[in-house]
Amino acid sequence: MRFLTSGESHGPKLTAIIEGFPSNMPIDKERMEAELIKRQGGYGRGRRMKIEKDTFTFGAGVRHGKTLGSPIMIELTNDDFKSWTKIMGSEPLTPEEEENMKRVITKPRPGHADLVGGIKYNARDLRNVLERSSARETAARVAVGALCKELLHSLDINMTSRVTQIGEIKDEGEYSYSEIAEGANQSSVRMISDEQTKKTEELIDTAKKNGDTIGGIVEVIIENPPVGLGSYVHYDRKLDSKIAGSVISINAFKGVEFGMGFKLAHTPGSQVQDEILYSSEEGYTRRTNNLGGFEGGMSTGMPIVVRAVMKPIPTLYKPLMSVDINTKEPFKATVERSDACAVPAASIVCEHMVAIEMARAILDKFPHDNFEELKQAVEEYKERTKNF
Ligand SMILES: Cc1cc2nc3c(=O)[nH]c(=O)nc-3n(C[C@H](O)[C@H](O)[C@H](O)COP(=O)(O)O)c2cc1C
Ligand SMILES: C=C(O[C@@H]1CC(C(=O)O)=C[C@@H](OP(=O)(O)O)[C@H]1O)C(=O)O
Repeated sequence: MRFLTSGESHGPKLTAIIEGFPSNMPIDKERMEAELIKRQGGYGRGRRMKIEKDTFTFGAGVRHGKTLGSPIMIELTNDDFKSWTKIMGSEPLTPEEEENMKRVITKPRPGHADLVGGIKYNARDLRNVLERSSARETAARVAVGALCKELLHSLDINMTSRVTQIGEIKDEGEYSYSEIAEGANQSSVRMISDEQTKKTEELIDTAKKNGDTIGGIVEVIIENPPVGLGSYVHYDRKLDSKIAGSVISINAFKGVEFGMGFKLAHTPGSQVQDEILYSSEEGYTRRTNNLGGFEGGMSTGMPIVVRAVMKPIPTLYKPLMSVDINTKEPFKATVERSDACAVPAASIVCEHMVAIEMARAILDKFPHDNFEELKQAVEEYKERTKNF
């Protein structure tokens, strides 16, 4: 399975083309759109999310609620484009229009892609860079991920996500899968307890008042993955590494860990390795899940637990110092309308990037011209691995 996205943040549309899905797979479009709405939410988002309504249309590949096996095209409209038709239109500008363009960006924001992108693509209006480097594009990726979640759902593999830390505020509680799935979805910051939600909202308010921004940590959990996805036989077939790469591809994500993650550095092996159990009903399981569902780059069959850190948003309403690329003089960086904290939204993006890698691993492993064939192959494999 492969996919491409296209679209600028304030351009007319975002699109994705996905190739390699089986035919006859049922799709619940409303459930997919609910994921996109979740990505728009979360405390700390800026005004843009009030303008957009992230519904989408299937332009190809789906008929009567089922996939055809042909490339699937998903299209989202940027409602904000109405206010940007001159600035973001595809028609050339007249010399006067060019002269009067008030919104040429020449003061790159530290931490965003503006300066390096400008140098690399020879873009003297840094808008040409920020439009595509904007995380608006993650809406298209969540749409692709939601399609992948439809596939996983049909194979009885479920996943959820939450925020475990924003700024200094951490949620270190022990929760069941369903508590996380419900709790995170009810909270404005996708953390579990009411008390933490309130404290976190205050923290975000304070950052916003100070013209500052905050990052945090998100967690993704997959229940019931088949054992043996990915492979140890070659470095580029390890599924944990593919997931890590996909997570780090999300705008502003800077670190990723599995299971106990960085705590592994100071925990002795006897308290790390997950002891092996067997029962005829469940097959092979583990007493613990410290390694987050991976051994040798392959899924162990235990829940997959991925955590990742998002840096604070680069655009600051109290901007840091930068340099004007025309005059080379020091200047405060450009201020674009911006989020103060997007960690809750990013937890949804992270969940969907992991869904994409999971779906890809399943489609790599099992025959999948049509959904019936795929489902049967997965069920037979699960039965075989249980009795190994
Ligand atoms: C959901 C989400 C929303 C974001 N919103 C903003 C924003 O409003 N303003 C901003 O400057 N950066 C925002 N970012 C982060 C930038 O897109 C990101 O820092 C930038 O593309 C540079 O990439 P890098 O941080 O990975 O180096 C957001 C990221 C995500 C995942
Ligand atoms: C549009 C989205 O996020 C945007 C990501 C973003 C950035 O620089 O990454 C900057 C902001 O864009 P704007 O200036 O249009 O408000 C965010 O709103 C979105 O998540 O759909």
